[in-house]
Amino acid sequence: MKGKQLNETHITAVRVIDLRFPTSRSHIGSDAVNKDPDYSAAYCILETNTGLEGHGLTFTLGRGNDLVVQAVRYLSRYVVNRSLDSITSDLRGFARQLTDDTQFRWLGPEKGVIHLATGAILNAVWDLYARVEGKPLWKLLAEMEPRELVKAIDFRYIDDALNEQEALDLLTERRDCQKTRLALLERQGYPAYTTSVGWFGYSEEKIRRLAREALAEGWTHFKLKVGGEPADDLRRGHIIREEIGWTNKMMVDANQKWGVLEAIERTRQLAELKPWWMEEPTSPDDILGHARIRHEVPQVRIATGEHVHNRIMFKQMLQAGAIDVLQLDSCRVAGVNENLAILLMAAKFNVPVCPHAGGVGLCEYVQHLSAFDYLSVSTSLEDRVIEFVDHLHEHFLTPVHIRQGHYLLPMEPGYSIQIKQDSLTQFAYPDGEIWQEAFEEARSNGRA
Ligand SMILES: C[C@H](O)[C@@H](O)CC(=O)C(=O)O
Ligand SMILES: [Mg+2]
Repeated sequence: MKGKQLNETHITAVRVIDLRFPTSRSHIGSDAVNKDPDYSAAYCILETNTGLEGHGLTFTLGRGNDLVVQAVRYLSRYVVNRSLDSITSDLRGFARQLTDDTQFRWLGPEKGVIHLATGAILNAVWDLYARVEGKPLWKLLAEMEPRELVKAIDFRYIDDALNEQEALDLLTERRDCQKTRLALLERQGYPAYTTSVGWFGYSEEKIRRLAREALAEGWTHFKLKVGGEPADDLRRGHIIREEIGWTNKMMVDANQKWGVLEAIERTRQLAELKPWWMEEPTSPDDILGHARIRHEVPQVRIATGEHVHNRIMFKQMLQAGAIDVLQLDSCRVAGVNENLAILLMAAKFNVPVCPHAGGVGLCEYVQHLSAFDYLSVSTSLEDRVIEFVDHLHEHFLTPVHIRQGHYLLPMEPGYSIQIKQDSLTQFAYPDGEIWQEAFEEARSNGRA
C-alpha cells in the first residue's frame, strides 16, 4: 500500500511564492546585526496529480528573499514530472542531484542562496512524503528503519568523522526504549526557551514586562540579544535577572557582532549575568575562533549554528571542540537529509542540539527534528531546549502548541509548515494587500 501510494503520487508543478512579513516595524526579530528584519520565506508548494501537496519554505529576511525565490524556481526542475517514489527510494541521490547541479554548484558548493533554496525543496518533499504516509514528520522518521534513514544522508565529506556504518550502528543501538521516550514526550512535551522577551530593539520597560509575563506563563529559559554598548547589555541582562531570578536560565546572543578578541572580552564581562550560553559571539565561519573563545572563557558555554551552512562546517566545529551547543537551522542546510547528518554527528560527539527557531516557520519545523532526535538519536533531553519565538504562528494551518514552556508533539500528517491561503495572498511580495498598503502609505508620505 505504502509503495503504491508513493508510486501513484506524481509531482506535476511547483508554485513558488515570495512571502514577507513586516516584522521590522515593531522590532520583532531584531538583534545587534540584523536591526530591521522583515521575517520572510521563499515558499514552495509541490502540486500533485492526487491533490495532496507538499509545502516547504526557507527563512530569509526581506530583500534577500528575491534571490532565494528565484533559486527555488530554478531548482524546481528536479521535482516536476517525477513520481514521489522515484525520489523517496533514493533520497540521498535526490539531494545530490540538487547540490551537484553542474552549473549551480559553482554558486556554493552547498552554501548560500543555492543551498537555502535546496532546503526549501527538500523540506517540501519530506512534507509530501509524510502526508502520503499519513504521519507527522517526526513519526515518519522515528519509524523508518535505520538502514533507510542512513540512505537519506550524504556522507561525502563527513565520513572521516562519521561514516555510514557508524551512523547505522548508532541508530540501531539507540532504538531501545523508544516507546518510553515517546510516552514522556506525549506527557510533558519537549522543553523550550523563549527569545521573544529580549529582542535588541525592545525598550528596557518592554523586556522587563515580557520577562515577567513569560515567567508567569511557565517559561524557565529566556534569551537576551546583546552586542550593544557593554553597559547597556549588562543593564538589560540584570533587568531580566531581576525578573526571572538566578535559578532560571538566561542565554545571550550577539549575532556575530564581534571579532574573536572582542568576543573574548565581552563574553568575560557578560559572565556576571551567568548566561547558560553565549550565542554567535563571532563569525559563523570562524571555527578556530569559536574554539579559542571557548577555551579562553571556560565559564561560559559557547553556542552557534544558525548561520553554519552545511554538515561539513558542523563536522569541523565538532572536531575542533569549538562549541558546547549546536544550533542547527532546519532550512539553512539542505533540508531534513542534511539535518539527519548533523544530528547524528552531534550525537557521536556528545554535543547537545538546541535548534535555531528565530524566524518564520522555524518553530514549526524544528519541533519535528528535536522530537526525532530525542526518540532515535541523542535519546536525551539533558541540556536540550528548542527555541521559541511567539510571532506569526497565526499564519500556519497547524501551528505549534506550547504548554508550560514545552512544545507539545504535533500530530497532524506532514512537516507542519503549510501557511494559510489567505496569508499567502495578503503577504505575497510585492502584490499582497499588506505590501500594497505600505507602498501607498510611503507614496503619500513622499517616501517612495
Ligand atoms: C534575525 C533573527 O531574528 C535572529 O536575530 C534570530 C536569532 O539569532 C535567534 O533566534 O537566535
Ligand atoms: Mg541567534
